[in-house]
Amino acid sequence: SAFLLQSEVCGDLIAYSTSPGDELFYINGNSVAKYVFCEALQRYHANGCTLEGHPGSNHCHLGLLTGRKLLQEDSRDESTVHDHNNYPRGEEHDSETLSAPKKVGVASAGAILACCVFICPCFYRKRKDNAHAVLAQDPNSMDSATSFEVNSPHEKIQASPFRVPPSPKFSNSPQLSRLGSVHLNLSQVARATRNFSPSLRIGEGGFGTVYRAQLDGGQVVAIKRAKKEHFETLRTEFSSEVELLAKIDHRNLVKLLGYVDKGDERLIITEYVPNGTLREHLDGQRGKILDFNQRLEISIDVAHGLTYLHLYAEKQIIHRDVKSSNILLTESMRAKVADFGFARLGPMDSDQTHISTKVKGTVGYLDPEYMKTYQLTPKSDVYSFGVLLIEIVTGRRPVELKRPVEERVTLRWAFNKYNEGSVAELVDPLMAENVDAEVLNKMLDLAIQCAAPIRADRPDMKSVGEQLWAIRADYLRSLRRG
Ligand SMILES: Nc1ncnc2c1ncn2[C@@H]1O[C@H](COP(=O)(O)OP(=O)(O)OP(=O)(O)O)[C@@H](O)[C@H]1O
Repeated sequence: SAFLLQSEVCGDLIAYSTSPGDELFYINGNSVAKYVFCEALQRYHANGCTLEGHPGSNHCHLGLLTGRKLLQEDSRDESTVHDHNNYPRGEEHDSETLSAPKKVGVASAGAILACCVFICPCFYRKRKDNAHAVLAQDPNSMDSATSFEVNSPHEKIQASPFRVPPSPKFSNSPQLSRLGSVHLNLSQVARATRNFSPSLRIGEGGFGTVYRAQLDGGQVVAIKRAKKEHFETLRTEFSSEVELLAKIDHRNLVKLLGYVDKGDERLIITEYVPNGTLREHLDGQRGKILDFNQRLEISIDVAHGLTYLHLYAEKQIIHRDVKSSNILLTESMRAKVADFGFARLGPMDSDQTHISTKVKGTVGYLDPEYMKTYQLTPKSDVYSFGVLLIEIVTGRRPVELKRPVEERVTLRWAFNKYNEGSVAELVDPLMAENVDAEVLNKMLDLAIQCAAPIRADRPDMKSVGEQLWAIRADYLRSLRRG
């Protein structure tokens, strides 16, 4: 099973992942030798940060308690992370400021690997190097501390499963009841989904199950139905998604059409995007393999969607869960960013550079600086986008533990190949196409800039879109040259 443990007791971030016979160790996102990791554990323990039962103990033979329990925090709680964001939803406080658990968050999933993340006082130091210096000196710094692929909905890092959920104001919010252009009651939903027929089920995520539904007028929509067992925990996600989706309208963002909040049903109705997810296409599950031009266009579409969220939406929105399974494709292979379950409004005041909030997102795509500082900015989406770009070029997931050790963290592998000047070896082998080396270099260069460890070194999304546009023009020119 996979592990994720978090604590704000201390300073730095330590993580490891294991699969049978394979181990990867990290401190603050840097891949480190096992003995360095074990020393960190020892010092962590010596400094009074309790490590009862955390699985790393077994690896280092520290003689600590065994068993997969939660990392215990002594006196502090999650409310020590302050949220400076004046979230404008009145009584709908951000739950992330409210919870006060004794134990801290755990997400477990998947059978292949185990990953734990926690924070250590003795290793706290501010990284002053700029990203490129860091990259040049230590390519391992490209690793994200929790870059581990797991296949369950729980791969998402929840703020804390123990957080106190806010009380959503769906039913009595006049603003919300006017949302969207599709208004359905439960019996209309039941008819449209044939009583949530399994034959209309198109997917399953952390939030719930997604159905394809045909409305009385013939319009086809997607209906997300919250899982009842996760209902309380996921109410925030649900309200966040509805609130934010309602504000946006862009061809590269999945459109909210309506919602239903009745009894114990929470449903979100969105436009139906018929051609599956980008990940499915990269995996070859959807027939024809994407050619390079399609991959470039998809990248540009995603960049445009994110630019809209960051710059042009009524209020700045940070998506926080940019990944290939959240990119939906149309029949003409244009991309739309979906799943705003973790989205947050950006800083409200112009003098604020970030909001402080607990880490959410999906392992493998998470901005290491956000993980370390809890400071969220649009640049966290840029980091995830960098990981996504590498994924689009290589076809590989952010972490592939079944590969040889030097290839497991796709970003690091790509970075090394890029440095060696062997970019051609990075190209997805399923894509039988000789892409111009210069074009590939530019694409990789951009991806690596986006995934710089320090956010100040990442470009903003608008510039990313412009650069991709220029790369596409180069690519088309290279085709004409033959
Ligand atoms: N608007 C939509 N149109 C068509 N298919 C959709 C739509 N929304 C979701 N899906 C399908 O349903 C699946 C589940 O979507 P959902 O957003 O709930 O989860 P996810 O993003 O895959 O996982 P998680 O929410 O845990 O990140 C998607 O992978 C996709 O195949």
